Amino acid sequence: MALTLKEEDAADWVYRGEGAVNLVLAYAGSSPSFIGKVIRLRKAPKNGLESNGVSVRNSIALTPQERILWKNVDQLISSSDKEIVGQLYVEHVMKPLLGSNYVDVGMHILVTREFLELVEKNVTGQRPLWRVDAARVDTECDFGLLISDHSLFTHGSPRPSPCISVEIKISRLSEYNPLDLFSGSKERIQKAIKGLLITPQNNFRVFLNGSLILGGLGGVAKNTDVCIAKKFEDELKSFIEVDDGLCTENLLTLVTEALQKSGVLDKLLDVQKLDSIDIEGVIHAYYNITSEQCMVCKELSEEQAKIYASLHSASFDESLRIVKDYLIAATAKDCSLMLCFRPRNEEDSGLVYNNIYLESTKQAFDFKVYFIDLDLKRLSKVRDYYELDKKIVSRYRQKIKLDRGRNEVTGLEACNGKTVVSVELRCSKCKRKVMKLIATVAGINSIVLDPDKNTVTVVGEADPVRIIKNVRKFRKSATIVSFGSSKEEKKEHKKDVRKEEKKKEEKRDVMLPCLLDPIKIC
Ligand SMILES: O=P(O)(O)O[C@@H]1[C@@H](OP(=O)(O)O)[C@H](OP(=O)(O)O)[C@H](O)[C@H](OP(=O)(O)O)[C@H]1OP(=O)(O)O
Ligand SMILES: Nc1ncnc2c1ncn2[C@@H]1O[C@H](COP(=O)(O)OP(=O)(O)OP(=O)(O)O)[C@@H](O)[C@H]1O
Repeated sequence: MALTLKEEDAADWVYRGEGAVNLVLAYAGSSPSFIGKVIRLRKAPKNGLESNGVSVRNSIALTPQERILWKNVDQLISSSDKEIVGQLYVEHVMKPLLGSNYVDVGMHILVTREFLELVEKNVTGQRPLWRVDAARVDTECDFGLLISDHSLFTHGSPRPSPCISVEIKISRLSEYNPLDLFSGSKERIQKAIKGLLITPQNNFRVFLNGSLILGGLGGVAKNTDVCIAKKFEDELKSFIEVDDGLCTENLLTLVTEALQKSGVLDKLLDVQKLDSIDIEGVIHAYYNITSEQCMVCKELSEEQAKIYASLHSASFDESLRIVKDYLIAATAKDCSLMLCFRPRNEEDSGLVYNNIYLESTKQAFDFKVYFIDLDLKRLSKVRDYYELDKKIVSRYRQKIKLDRGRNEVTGLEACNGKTVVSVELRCSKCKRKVMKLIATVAGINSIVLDPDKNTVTVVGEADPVRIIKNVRKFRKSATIVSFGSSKEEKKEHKKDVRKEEKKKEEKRDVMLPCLLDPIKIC
C-alpha cells in the first residue's frame, strides 16, 4: 500500500455508483497511476443498527468462528488482522471457482480521513437519497480498493477507446426470468436481456465511455418507457452503425453473443448451485459449528425437530462444508457481470480480447467480461438469511390462508407449497416405494423424484411432517432438505417483505443531500 490519496486528490474522483456496502468512485484526473481505475470505499451504516456500533460485515478480520469455517483456505486464515480478508477471499476462493480471466482482485491503497470526508461531501448530491440516509463513507477506514474500471477499455492509456459496457446483476426483482438468462439458448438469453432493459431496477446499467446512459446510478431505475428508450437508442448511434431504431436490438445481440461465447453464466451457475441445502437446513449446520443451542429447533415441537436431527448429527467438518458452500453460493448470487465492448480496429486487434462480428452492421467488436462485487458473505449473515426466509414463509402462509378463504368461495385450487426430501433412491423399486408412500399423504399436487441428487420434490399443501414420516417408514435416514414455498414463489414474497421494510425506512427522517447538517422534514 505505497500510494496514499490525500485531501487534494479528492476532486479527481467522481461518483460511479454504490451498493449496500461500498461507494465506488471513478478517476477523472491525469495521473497515470489512476487512469482507468475506480476506487471502492467502505461505507458505515448511519442507523447504528449493527451490534456495539461495529458492523460485522464491514470489519476486516475474520472472527474466530470464521477462521474455523475457512480453515482449508490457508491464505485466508493466515492473514494478519491488517491484511484485508475480503480481497483474499476474492483471490483464493472466488477466482479459482469463476476463472482468473474474469475476476479482478484489485489492490488496496491508503486514504486519509480528509480525502474520505471531502469525496463524501463532493458526491452526496449524486447519491440516491435513500442511500445517503442509510450509510455514509466509513471515515474510520484508512484504505480503499483500487480496481480497474471495467466499464472502460483503457489499459493505462490516457485516451480510452470508445466503448459501451453493460452491467447485469443477477436478481429476480426485474421483470425477466433468470432461467432464460442461464438457459444457454440465444433466443432465451436475448429475451432475458430485453426484460432487464425494460425493467432495469438495480440490475441493469449501460455506460457509454464510462457515463451512465441507462439504469439507475447507485440505485434503482424506473422502467424504460418510450422516451427513455428513444434517448437510449440515440445514444447508441455513436457506437453502433445501423439504421435508426435498430441500435438497441443490435446491442442486445452483442450482449447475448458475449454471454454465450464467454461461458461466464455457466461458470456462475455452477457456483450458485453449491448451496445444495436450503437455508432451512443450513441454519442447523450453522448452530453445529457455533456450538450454540439450535434456536430453530428450540422453537419447534419435538416431532418437527426430529426432521432436522440428521443435520445436527452431521460431523463438524460436514457442517462446515454445508455453511461454507452456502455462503460461497450467496456471493455468486449477489455479484454483477460487467461486459464491455469496443469497435475493433487494426492497431489494437491483438489476440488479447474475444471478438464478435455483427453481421447486420458489418462491425467487429472486442469484448471483455468481469465479475464485480464478489464480496465475502459473513458467517453472521446465515442468521439474517434465516430470519428473512422465516418472514417470507410466514407471508406465504398468510397468502395461502387468504387464498383458501377465497377458494372456498370460488372453488379454485389453493396455492402450492414445496417440500424437498433427501432420500437414497437406489433402484426403480426404491422409487416406486417412495412414490407410493408419499402419494398417500393428503394435499399433494405433484411428486418429482431425482435419483441423481437422491431427492424427492413434493408440491402441494401436504404437511411436511407427514411426508417425512411416511418416507422414513421405508428409509430411516431420509431428511427434509427444505419446505415452504418454492424458491420462485419465495422470491416473489421476498419482494413484498422488502417493499414493507422499505416503506418503514421511508417513514424515517429524510436527509437532504448537499447539506452537511441533516434537516429533518416532518
Ligand atoms: O438480500 P437481498 O437478496 O435483498 O440482496 C441484497 C442486495 O439487494 P437486492 O436484492 O439486490 O436489491 C443488496 O444490493 P443493493 O444494496 O440493493 O445494491 C446487497 O447486494 C446485499 O449484499 P451485501 O449486504 O452487500 O452483502 C444483498 O444481500 P445478500 O445477498 O447478502 O442477501
Ligand atoms: N471495477 C468496477 N468497474 C466499473 N464499475 C464498477 C466497478 N466496481 C463497481 N462498479 C460500479 O459501482 C457499483 C457499486 O459497486 P459494488 O456492487 O461493488 O458495491 P457493493 O456495495 O459492494 O454492492 P452490494 O450492495 O451489491 O454488495 C456497481 O454496481 C458498478 O456500477
